[in-house]
Amino acid sequence: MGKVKTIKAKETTNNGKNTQGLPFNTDFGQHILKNPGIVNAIVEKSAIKSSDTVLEVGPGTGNLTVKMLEQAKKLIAFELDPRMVSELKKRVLGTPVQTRLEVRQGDVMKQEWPEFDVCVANLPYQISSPFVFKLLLQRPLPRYAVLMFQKEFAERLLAKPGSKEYCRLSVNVQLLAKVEHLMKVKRTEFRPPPQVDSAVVRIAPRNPPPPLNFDEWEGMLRLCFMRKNKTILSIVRLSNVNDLLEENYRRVCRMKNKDIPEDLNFTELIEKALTESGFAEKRARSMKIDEFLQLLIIFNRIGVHFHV
Ligand SMILES: C[S@@+](CC[C@H](N)C(=O)[O-])C[C@H]1O[C@@H](n2cnc3c(N)ncnc32)[C@H](O)[C@@H]1O
Repeated sequence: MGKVKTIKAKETTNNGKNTQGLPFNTDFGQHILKNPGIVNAIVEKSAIKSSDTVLEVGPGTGNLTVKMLEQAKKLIAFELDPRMVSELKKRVLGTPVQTRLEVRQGDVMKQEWPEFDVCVANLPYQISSPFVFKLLLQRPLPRYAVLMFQKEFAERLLAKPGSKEYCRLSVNVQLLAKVEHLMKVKRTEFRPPPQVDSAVVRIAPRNPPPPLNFDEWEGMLRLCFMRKNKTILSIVRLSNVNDLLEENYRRVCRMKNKDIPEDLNFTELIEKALTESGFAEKRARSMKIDEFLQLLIIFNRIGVHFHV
């Protein structure tokens, strides 16, 4: 069972009636933004146009929702908790914006998403990573998303090569989108306060997305970041990596009816390509996205594949 906290939350006032006593379930990531200044700043930075359909995730009691409804043509909100769904519906009942709001009850990760222009959400932190990837795989692509994340997660999204937060997530997201930091939000701005600070980030998908075989890309990145401080050469020399890549190489040759030289020295083939291209001594922790893209081309050119 989830932890249920009964709170006294004047800040969640709905049309003058406060929701004192509505129990918030922190296992659902229910940390409600209590500072109207922050709510307004998020809505302002979201720059919603009057022609926009907005997707909101986890509207909770609707503090962000009612502000966005003043600006959007339509707002579709996914909310897991049925109590919050009825709270929100009550809040807009009889107001001029009521018809612009559609609330869908359920887990946003298990639903098919409608088409939308902009996504704005104070996300439940436990879904951050899968949510970002679902967003970037959504078609048609939205213009952008303005999302609140745990501060450390936001730092990984924004991390640049060479920083300690730089990881596979940074590379993948920055390949597919332009990521921008909008503001920090202290834990004390929420009720109940979470154990961590937060940050609001704008993610604008690159449209069109880069033409790339993502399975191959992801396979190579996993390998490079297996030990992000080690050189690429030392990673491919690991016997399990070397064996796997050679197995893939042989399989692709068979699929393409390409002869495999009897005296093939696979280790030599791969090491020569890495040394000649200058990648042998590079380390994932400081490689730029362009370098990863180049590395994939080099591997593929000599017949080395990561997803067969
Ligand atoms: C951090 S609160 C945000 C509440 C409100 N938007 C605000 O800013 O004050 C997260 C909300 O997401 C809802 N939620 C949690 N997991 C969800 C999921 N998988 N799908 C949809 N909503 C979810 C929670 O019930 C909660 O209302």
